[in-house]
Amino acid sequence: MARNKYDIDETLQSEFNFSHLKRLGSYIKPYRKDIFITILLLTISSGLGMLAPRILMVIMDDYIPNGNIKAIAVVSILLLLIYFIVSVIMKMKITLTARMGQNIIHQIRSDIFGHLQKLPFSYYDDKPHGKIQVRVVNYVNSLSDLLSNGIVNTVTELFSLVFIVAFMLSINVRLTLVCLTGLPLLMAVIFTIKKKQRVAWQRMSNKQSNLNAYIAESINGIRVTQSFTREQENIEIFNTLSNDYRSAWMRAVKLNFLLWPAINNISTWTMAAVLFLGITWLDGGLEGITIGVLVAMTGYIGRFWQPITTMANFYNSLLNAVSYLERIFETIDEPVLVKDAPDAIEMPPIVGEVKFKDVTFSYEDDVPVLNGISFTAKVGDTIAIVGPTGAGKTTIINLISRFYNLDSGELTIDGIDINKVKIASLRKQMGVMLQDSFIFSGTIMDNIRYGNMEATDEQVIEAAKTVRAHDFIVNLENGYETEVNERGTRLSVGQRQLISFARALLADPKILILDEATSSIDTETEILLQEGLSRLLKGRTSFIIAHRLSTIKNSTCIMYVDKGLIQEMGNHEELLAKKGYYYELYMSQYKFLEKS
Ligand SMILES: Nc1ncnc2c1ncn2[C@@H]1O[C@H](COP(=O)(O)OP(=O)(O)OP(=O)(O)O)[C@@H](O)[C@H]1O
Repeated sequence: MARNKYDIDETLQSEFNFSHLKRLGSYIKPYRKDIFITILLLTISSGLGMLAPRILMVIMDDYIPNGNIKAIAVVSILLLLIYFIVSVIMKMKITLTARMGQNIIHQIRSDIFGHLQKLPFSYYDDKPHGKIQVRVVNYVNSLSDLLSNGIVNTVTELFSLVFIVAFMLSINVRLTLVCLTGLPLLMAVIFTIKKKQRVAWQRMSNKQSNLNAYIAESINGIRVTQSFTREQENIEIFNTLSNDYRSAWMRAVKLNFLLWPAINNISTWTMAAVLFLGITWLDGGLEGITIGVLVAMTGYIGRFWQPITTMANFYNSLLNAVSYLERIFETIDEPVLVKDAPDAIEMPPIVGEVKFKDVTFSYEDDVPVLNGISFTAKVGDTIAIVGPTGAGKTTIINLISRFYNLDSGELTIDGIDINKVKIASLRKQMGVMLQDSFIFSGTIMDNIRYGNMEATDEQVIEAAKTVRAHDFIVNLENGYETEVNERGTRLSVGQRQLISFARALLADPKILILDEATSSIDTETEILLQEGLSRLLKGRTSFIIAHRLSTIKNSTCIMYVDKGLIQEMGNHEELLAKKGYYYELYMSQYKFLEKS
């Protein structure tokens, strides 16, 4: 997938894609009983409503001229009853359709979110997170009206239209035909603006997505923005994107609103034509044309255009929905590139031997990042990975958890190819501490327990004590019950890392991965942590990426990685004696520390 950015529109699909609507139909299918009941109720209500002009015709042509007061009273009560039944049905319809619409939306949203949970890192590498979020929240919401009211109203209005035309035909065929001449005109208008409307809705959804992506990016980067006083530039970028969205929205809405004037005009012309011809024919004494017929016909013509307007609205919502559905289904269909093989087995309890055999890997085609990595970490080994920035250190450890697929080569744990085991069974047995120790919103206790949901409070506290996190936690206002916000901004970076240490310890993994995990801990904390860390590492195979070499001096093996290859390998003393890359690195840090 091509990498996307907040100011790059996602590609527009050129053709109206019916398959999306068909697929939406599969979400609607379970509610067909509700839809049927609602449509039936609405059809009854609309049929009852249709009787009014007809009753009026009888009153005008028969009861009033004959002074039949009793009949007028009976019919008036009948009308009242009809309107009461109609209002009860309307209330039932609102409840049924709202429930159905929200249920469908919930289902689509949960499918899209469920799928997002399975998508590999590579998907998130290529897409601004705001553009993903807008799909789950806004796009799905935008289907709400279509699902709750659109479908039911349109089908009902279609029935109404049939009723209306039937009533009109029963009153006067000629005048009905005059009224129907407006329809081809309307079709011509719809056909002319159809494509423009669809493209306009698609563009609008793209601009909305761009704006969302930028908002998410700006919020995430607000600290950097304020540090570099880039607020004004950000506001300008935001205004440009917001303006694009506004213009796209205005264009879509303008095209949308073209239909109403068209319908209004056509309905006025047909009404004028019916009245003109009707009065002319009445004057000429044409059989079947009376004042009552003209009054009833004008009543029906007024109603005739109502369902047409509803259907035109539905059509607009449909075009709008298709532009959203495209994105929603694209996400649900996004291939899960890192997934279990069909015959994948459960990873047996890990002992801890990790073997890379000539592993090559690239994030992007033709840009190799690892060029043939081979090494073996024996059970309980602590392997430190060092090297210049961008050398491929994080990539190596990401492959152990199978966050990406290898291009070639083999990676085995306890002799089992990791491609052949279920990913969840593999990751469950690993402890990973990434560069940014992620803190979730909730209490400190919850955050540590994330490593093992079954752990008791005592076990959580024990883990925190082991990694020396306990002292700072008990000093917080509510101790372990202190609420922290998402990303843990109220904690220092070092404190966040200590929490993630405790979390990893609680998970009790056989393989432990620490990416830069100790880089932000001050010297005092680091000394405290060394003891905890050595307990954490005991009996586990560990991989540590640390720029601060003091942390890894005691590792079983240190690998110096550069240009996607292991350039040197050995323990601290061996590598120093070799006077190669590691020696240079160590000496430069040592000199730097001496100077400072
Ligand atoms: N998601 C990604 N998509 C494309 N390229 C990537 C991605 N992540 C890393 N790279 C590239 O792969 C190379 C290795 O990156 P990696 O993160 O493994 O380096 P590193 O040795 O861990 O660096 P550092 O010490 O700075 O963390 C770099 O050139 C980097 O630009």
